[in-house]
Amino acid sequence: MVDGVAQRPTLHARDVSVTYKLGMGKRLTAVDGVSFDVEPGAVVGLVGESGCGKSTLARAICGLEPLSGGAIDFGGEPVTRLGFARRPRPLLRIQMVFQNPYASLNPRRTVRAQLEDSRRIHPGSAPTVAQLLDQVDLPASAADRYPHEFSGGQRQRVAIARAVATGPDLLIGDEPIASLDASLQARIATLMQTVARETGSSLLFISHDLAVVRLIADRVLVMYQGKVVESGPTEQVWNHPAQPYTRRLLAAIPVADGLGRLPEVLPLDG
Ligand SMILES: Nc1ncnc2c1ncn2[C@@H]1O[C@H](COP(=O)(O)OP(=O)(O)OP(=O)(O)O)[C@@H](O)[C@H]1O
Repeated sequence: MVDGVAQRPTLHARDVSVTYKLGMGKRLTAVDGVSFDVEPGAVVGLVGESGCGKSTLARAICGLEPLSGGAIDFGGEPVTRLGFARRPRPLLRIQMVFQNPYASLNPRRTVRAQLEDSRRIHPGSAPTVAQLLDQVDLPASAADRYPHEFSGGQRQRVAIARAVATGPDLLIGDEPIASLDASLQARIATLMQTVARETGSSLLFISHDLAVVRLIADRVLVMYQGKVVESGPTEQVWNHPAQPYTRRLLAAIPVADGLGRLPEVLPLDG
């Protein structure tokens, strides 16, 4: 862990709700009274099936969704809906890595140009472009290429480097491995964890896959129908799930060879 982690901000979410208006007077409560903290340097997994509210919660943390109840603050600064570009300084300290790096990277700009833009936000002395690429295991020559010239996994590495270039205090991965081949998923998840640890950032890693989250997270939150139904140290939730829903999530993970529940997610090389 890097120096100064203890001085980094904590994310506090208290009784957070987000409701969407669906028209015809109907409403959908996508996030329903959720409370949790992400302490400096912590790696927290947020798991749950599709539609349970994970992305809505991630967007709310970034100030991109108005809350219908509760409060989120980051280092004491309330998170409000100001839009990504107009976020106040403390919210620039929260960076998202999205599911689809192709959509989140600018196709018309080189990797170097995109990393340079992010470096300008860094509050201290930002790593160089070459250092950023090295941190995500890409060669320095990647700097002068465009997003379409990379594979999906490589593009996600670029997206991680771009987030890290800003010097974030909190990284959020919103299903960052969901669009990747199974063989790559553990590698990219582990990379995000390593990069967060090396830079002193905390990490909220969102996935529907508890087996991958288990590889990287100290603590896990299990979300079901908008609520956090279970939370605790990852190994405790994995080995002794208290809630029927968590047991169902675990049962849905294929058993590889009788040695454990991890299928294709094990290889970390390459
Ligand atoms: N802008 C929106 N307007 C109306 N309903 C929405 C909106 N965004 C999400 N929802 C609904 O809110 C619920 C939670 O969606 P959300 O995307 O947060 O779930 P999720 O757990 O991230 O799912 P996935 O893993 O498939 O991305 C879903 O029922 C979804 O249809």
